[in-house]
Amino acid sequence: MAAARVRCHCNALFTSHRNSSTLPISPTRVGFTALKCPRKFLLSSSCTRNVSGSCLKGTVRAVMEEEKTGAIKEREVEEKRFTCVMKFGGSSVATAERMREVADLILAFPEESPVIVLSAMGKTTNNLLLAGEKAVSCGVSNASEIEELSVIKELHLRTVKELKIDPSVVTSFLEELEQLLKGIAMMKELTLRTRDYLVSFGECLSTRIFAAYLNKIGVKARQYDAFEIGFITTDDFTNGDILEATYPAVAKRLYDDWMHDPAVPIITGFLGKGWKTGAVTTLGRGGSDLTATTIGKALGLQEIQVWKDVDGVLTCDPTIYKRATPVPFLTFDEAAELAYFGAQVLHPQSMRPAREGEIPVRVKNSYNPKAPGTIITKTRDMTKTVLTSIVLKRNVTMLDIASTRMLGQVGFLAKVFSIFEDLEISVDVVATSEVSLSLTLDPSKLWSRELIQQELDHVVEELEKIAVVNLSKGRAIISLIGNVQHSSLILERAFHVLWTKGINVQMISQGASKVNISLIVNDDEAEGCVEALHKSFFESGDLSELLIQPRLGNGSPVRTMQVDN
Ligand SMILES: Nc1ncnc2c1ncn2[C@@H]1O[C@H](COP(=O)(O)OP(=O)(O)O)[C@@H](O)[C@H]1O
Ligand SMILES: N[C@@H](CC(=O)OP(=O)(O)O)C(=O)O
Repeated sequence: MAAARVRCHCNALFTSHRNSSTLPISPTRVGFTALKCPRKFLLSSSCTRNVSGSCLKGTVRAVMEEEKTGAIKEREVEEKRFTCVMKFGGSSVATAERMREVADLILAFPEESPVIVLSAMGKTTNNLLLAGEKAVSCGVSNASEIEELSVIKELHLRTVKELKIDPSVVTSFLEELEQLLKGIAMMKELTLRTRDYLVSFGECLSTRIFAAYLNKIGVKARQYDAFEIGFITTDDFTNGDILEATYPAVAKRLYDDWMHDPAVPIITGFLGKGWKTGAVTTLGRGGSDLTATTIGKALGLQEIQVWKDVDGVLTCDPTIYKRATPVPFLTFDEAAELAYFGAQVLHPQSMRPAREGEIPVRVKNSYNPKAPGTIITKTRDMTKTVLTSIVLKRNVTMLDIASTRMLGQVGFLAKVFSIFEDLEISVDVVATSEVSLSLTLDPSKLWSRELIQQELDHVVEELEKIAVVNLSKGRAIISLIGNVQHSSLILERAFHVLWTKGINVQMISQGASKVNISLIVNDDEAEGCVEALHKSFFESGDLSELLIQPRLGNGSPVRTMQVDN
């Protein structure tokens, strides 16, 4: 076995006793006998390109010097320079203290070369939105006095002070924010485009503070605004969709910069750039998860980590029922259904890039890093799985639509759905019979505003041209995420629980996803239902003992059915 001397990208010299044929080599993988690359500390004096604090894995170039022959061979070692993306949500970076803890957490994984994605600090996004709304009607002279503006200023100035970093990192942004609010006050309007620009201040501020802090403690870091490095979206302000061009653009920019001057990238979550307008867009509330999974796919990383304030994805929303427990494993399909049907813990679109890139997503707790969290992968053993999680989506509107024509009318469903398409209203849950269908409407077509009464009236007006329509507000969707192969057991349990509580289920739907059964109940009864269902499914013995192998004629479970009101 030939001993080899290896230079890492920062030019520190290492000696390896691995055979050179074992390339690609990274300084953290080979068994060095001379210098060990002390990733968390300053490198030796031979290091010409000093990445103080973080000699990150993934060398761009290694120089092999084969001692056996004396010949010097140079080989390009094309290796990934980043291993994972770590996203920290607003709760994880809410204060200076939390930022310090997050920095410690990142440094506690020296074997990783992370790309960091951050959300806005704490409740900053909500405060920006409130400030914007107040600015519309407060008058220019009062705009500087908006309470939420003061809260935002105070939080960010206090944070830079406590972290002992130069306040100029935030002051120009805070001044610009105040000017923007005055502008909104002058115009007396807040367009969706301006709203996105307004909320972008949150992530722009948090990432600048955190990058400055890392640099201060000796970890070379570089701040990026996502809209400047290739996050290209549709021009749907407040709800932009990531476009394909994003992946190569982001990869190129991050790798190019790394080759030129290695530093930990600190990237704004939630933000993008509209491809036609060139203006700042946002990806919908909680969109930083999507930023993280997009980066994971773009760079082909080994893992995507989303760090939250809970021990992973739980059996239900802990704010609804506190005895929720962590779910150790999930599939992308389960996680996507769970997120789509209202579990705030993950952004509804965030699983798509991870699924496409087949990159595992780990949901962890930044307040309790030792907790194993949830690992989300393409497949998992579902044989013993009955129910994984219960999700509640509130404030749902339900429509019962019955055809005015005879049985078997051709194209009835197509006509109904084309009305929704024309009005750009998304439908959540559907159950059909031959001549009628029931469906629920997404309560927040856009994250910023609810489906307003005028729009609902218009939907009903259009539908009434072909059907009898009954609209009911104040409903909730309870989604039972689990293994639909065991639907009879799930339904038997669920209906028994709800019957015991005297609850009338108004619609049920079992989608093609094979992981979700949705029940529609009255909103004011829904929390009690979740609690009772949780007790029955997760707190009264192991349900898998009751499993029988499903005997389904064609191997597929029942599709949809409806329980009439
Ligand atoms: N099934 C669930 N599992 C875990 N958390 C959930 C679930 N449903 C809702 N939540 C809520 O999601 C929150 C975490 O998501 P979020 O606030 O977006 O985190 P972050 O801002 O840190 O990214 C939790 O504090 C919890 O209240
Ligand atoms: N700050 C944005 C984006 C985001 O992802 O936030 P969080 O990770 O804190 O949910 C929001 O509040 O929607």
